[in-house]
Parts: sequence; structure tokens; C-alpha cells
Amino acid sequence: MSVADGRVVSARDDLARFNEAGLLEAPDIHTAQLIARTAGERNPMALLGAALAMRALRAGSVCLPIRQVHRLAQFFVRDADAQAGIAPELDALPWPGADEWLDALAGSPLVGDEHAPANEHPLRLVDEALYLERHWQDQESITRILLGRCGPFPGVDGQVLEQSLAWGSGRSDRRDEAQRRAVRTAIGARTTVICGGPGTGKTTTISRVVAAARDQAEASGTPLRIALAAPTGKAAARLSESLEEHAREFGGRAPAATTLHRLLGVRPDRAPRFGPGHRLPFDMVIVDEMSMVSLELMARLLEALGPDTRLVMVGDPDQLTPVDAGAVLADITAAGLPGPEPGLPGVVVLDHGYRFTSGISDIARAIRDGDPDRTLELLAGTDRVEFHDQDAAELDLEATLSLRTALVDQALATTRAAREGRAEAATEALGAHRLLCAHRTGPYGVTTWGAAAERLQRAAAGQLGSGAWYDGRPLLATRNLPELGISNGDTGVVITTDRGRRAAMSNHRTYPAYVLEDVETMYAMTVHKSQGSQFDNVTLVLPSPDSPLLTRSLLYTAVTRARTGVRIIGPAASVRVAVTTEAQRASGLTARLSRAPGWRGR
Ligand SMILES: Nc1ncnc2c1ncn2[C@@H]1O[C@H](COP(=O)(O)OP(=O)(O)OP(=O)(O)O)[C@@H](O)[C@H]1O
Repeated sequence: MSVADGRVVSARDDLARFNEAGLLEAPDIHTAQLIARTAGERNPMALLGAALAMRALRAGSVCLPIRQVHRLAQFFVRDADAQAGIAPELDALPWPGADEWLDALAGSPLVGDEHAPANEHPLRLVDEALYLERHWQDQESITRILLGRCGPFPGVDGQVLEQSLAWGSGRSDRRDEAQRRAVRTAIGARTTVICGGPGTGKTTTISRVVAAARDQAEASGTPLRIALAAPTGKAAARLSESLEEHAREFGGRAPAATTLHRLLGVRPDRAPRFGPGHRLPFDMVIVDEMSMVSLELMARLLEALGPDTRLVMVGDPDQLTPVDAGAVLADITAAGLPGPEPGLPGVVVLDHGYRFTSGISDIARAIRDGDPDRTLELLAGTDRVEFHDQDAAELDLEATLSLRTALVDQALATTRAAREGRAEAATEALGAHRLLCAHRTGPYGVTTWGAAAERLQRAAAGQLGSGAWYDGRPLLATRNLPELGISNGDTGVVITTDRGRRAAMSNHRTYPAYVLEDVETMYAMTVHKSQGSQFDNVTLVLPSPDSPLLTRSLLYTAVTRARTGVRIIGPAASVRVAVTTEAQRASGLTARLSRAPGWRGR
């Protein structure tokens, strides 16, 4: 068996065709062949199912729904093809008929059914979808635990809760009502989801939930046992920082947020420290940025929670999904979590934007609604929004005055602050504008656009030397450096201080060059990397309409990174494709929850 140019030489017949088309890659085929050999399975349809289930997982799907495999397979793209904007040609491939394929899978020794004992088969076919056993078990675990966690949390002091909810009275604002409902549910229910776009008051609401939980603890004479967590170090740091800002308003300090991995004590090659046999010792666990939590992490989190711990999940289900398989926030939201009492659902939606200029939130809404005409109409006629309806690869940066000006102004402001050693001013100037690309490489990618922006900005700011540590150099951390308090995705600027050249990072600390190994120069970044950050102005480079990376959540995430201004470069056809393409992440979670007796109608 050998691999040449990503082609698996031993892949026979159908598998070879799917491999050549770029749909299946070496790990998918090798794993499928290995498990088939172990079980003595030779049916090519079973092998193809197994290999595609592996592939689906790498594309973020928890299972392979056999009747929708064609739709899902649009997203099974080799990374190099995706970056080059090449979509797979699905029609030319020898797809088995769905009925025949399902029969072959049901009869295969590789595949168990819904009632098969755990771990007896490597795969499982349930509701016409093929799962890898481990992911089926995670999905079942989530379903079972969530079902047991619906409804009211016992022992809530209703009178104290009413007092906690009495903020803003006198200048009461109807828009606060959703936030009040969120706090009421978070305190009164075992499980709550609070969702909303950027600036809808999610963090404000978290701090109010913490204050209300503290009121409950004080009333019962017990200490407050609360944990705050997020899926990434950067998101955890950002949450801690925002809560600190709110602390004055609500009295007392919120506990520092940590990563979910750290909270659970996730260890390589061993079960996490906290799990079914050793539960987390909290009355409440609040998880922010839930849209980035995978199926597997969600299963581990729920398994570590006892019935006496409330869970509050906060996030924006319309944002890009996690790197690993699953889209649990969107799935649970779609299933409609039951709340603590009739008329009070477990999912609370915050839909008033407090931070955006209304133009950007209108565009975000049109994208979220999947309305390409309205999106294009708003892009053309909204203040502080620019739409360059053209192929971005043909754009002349020098001749595009508004973008050129934005880049030059940013370089001058960043460099001036850097030379004067003003760390905060330098990082602020860096955040005044961000160039975002959907692709990493190629004519629409970060490498091309970052290089063009670098040439322009360095020339404008007079940074012509060849050394890496020049004033104003924008930085991006590419790894978590917990000992330095730096998270993967943190940005910064090289500045001159009386202690020499240092990196002023977005965590408000400065570091000497020699301690920072895993940082890159950042003149542009991918939309994925930008998730969880906001900038005053954003320029988004869209690829051509045939790019398999163009999806609604990508465009929504990019546009909602901007606080005040958005510029989009790309043809209208690409906007249309993005708005109308929902990224497909197959999962059975919504269906299993919705179907469970007692889920709805509680
Ligand atoms: N009820 C309210 N009345 C007035 N201002 C509010 C209210 N809720 C939030 N804000 C303000 O709106 C801004 C955004 O709030 P917040 O940071 O809580 O939103 P968010 O949803 O967490 O945003 P992001 O997703 O970007 O983190 C803040 O300046 C906050 O003070």
C-alpha cells in the first residue's frame, strides 16, 4: 500500500474513483480497509460507507445520512482543492442507489443497529445515517443527559430572584426583558441556552446571572460555587476581561474564566479528571462561545455535571461551527430546549444589538435569513458599508482608494504609537481595521492579500528594513502560551520601549522578542481565525462563486466582526452563493432530542 500525491494506490474500484475525485483521502480509505479486513467484509458498498463516514467526520458531520450524502459531499473537499476554489464533481462518481446501499450496510458485519450493544461494531446505522460507534455514543450520552437535565432547578428562592431581576427599574427598557428572561431561566432551570449575535448583551447577561447566583448563595448562607469557561484560551481570556469590566456595575468580582479543557482536566490518552465518577464541584457552570464546542467536548462536559449543577450555555448559533465534528449549540437550539416552567423556554434569544450601527445588524440579519436580494440591496445602500462587486483577484490595491487609505492610515497610526512606545494605542490602531479572507492561500487567500497589504503598509509607514522586529509589525500568536498568558489567536504589535523592542499583545501585556516563538506576521487573517474578535472596520475578500468555502456562516461571521464599517470585495454572485449555502453538518442530535418523550410540551 502506498500513497502518492494523496492517491491511495491500493484503493480499488469505487474507492479509487472517490479518491481520485478528491472526496476520499488516505486516512478515510486506510481506516475503512482496516476495519473491513478485521471483520471479513468485502462488500464495496459497506467499504464506501465506512470511508465516507470517516470523511464526513473530518468535514464536521457526526454521521453520514445515506439519502442526503450527495448534498453533504459538496463539503468533502481536499484542503488544497478548497484553497484553490475547486469543488468536487459529484455527478460523475459511481454512487450506489440509497436503498441498495442501506441494505448492504444493514447486513454488514461492520454495522450495528440502534439496539446493538455498545462497541460491538465499529459502525452503527440509525435513522438511515451511518455513525462511527464512538460518535454515536457521544450523541446518545448528550441526548440522555440533556433529557435528564430539563426542567426546574430545585431550591430557588423566588423572592431573592425577583430582587436580582430588578435592575434598571425607573428607566426600565422593554429590550431588557429578554435579558431578564435569560437570568430568570438560568437561575430557575437545570439547563439554559442564551443565544444572540455580537453586541446583544450576552456578556452583560452572564454577569447578571453571576450576580443573581451570588444573591441566591448569600440568601441560603452558602458560598458561591460557580465556574466560567469557554472552548478556547482566547475566548476564556476575553470573557474574564469583559466580566471584570462589568464587575463594578453588579458588585463583587466574577471568578476568572478558564478553558473547558482545563475545567474538565482533559489529559492526553486518559479520561478527563472530571467525569461520571468525579463530578465538577459547582452549583453553576457557564460556558461562553458555545458555537465552538464540538460533540465530543459537549459529551465530556455533560458527563462531568451532577444534577445539582446548573448549566448555562451562551453563544451565537449562526457563527462558524467548531473545528471538530458537531454543531451542538445549533442542534440544541433547533430542538427547542424545554424551560423551567410552562411558557418559559430553555432557549432565550437576545436579539437587540446594543453595539452595532444598525446598518451592520440589518445586513447580518439578511444573511442569517438566507435572503441574497436583501443582502445585496443593503450592501449597496448602507452607510459605512462598501461593496466592490468584482473579482477580488483583479482588484488593484493601489487604485482602490478607500481600502488603500484604510490600510495606510492604520499603518501610520500603528507605527506612530509603536515608535512612541504606546502599547495600548498601538494595539488599538491595529484593531481599527482587519483584512479578512475566506481562503488561506491562492489569489483570494491570506498569503496573497497579506503580502499585498504588507508591501503597501510598510512602504507607507517607512518600515523598509529587513529585520523581523520593526516598529508596527503586526503579530499573531499561533499557539496557546499559558505560562505567558497568551492564547492562540491573540494579536499584537512590535513597539519600542525603554527596555528595547517588545511585543504589545492584545492581552494588555508586553513581552521581549526572545520569549515569543510561536508568533507570525499578520497583515490579513482568515475569517475562521477572527471568530471571537471584533474590529472597528473589516474588509472581507470573497473568493469566486465556485469556492466550496463560501457559506452563510462564513459571511455572517465575517460581517459581524465589524463594529462600525464593512467593505466587501468580491462578485455579487459570490455573495449570493454564500447567503444561500448553509454549511451542512449532519447530526442526529436535534432529531433524537425532539423525538424523545417529554422533550417538547414540558
Ligand atoms: N440592557 C442593556 N442596556 C443598555 N446597554 C446594554 C444592555 N445590555 C448590554 N448593553 C451594552 O451593549 C454592549 C454589548 O454588550 P455585551 O458585551 O454584553 O454583548 P455580547 O453579546 O457579549 O457581545 P459579544 O458577542 O461581542 O461579546 C456593551 O457596551 C453593554 O454595556
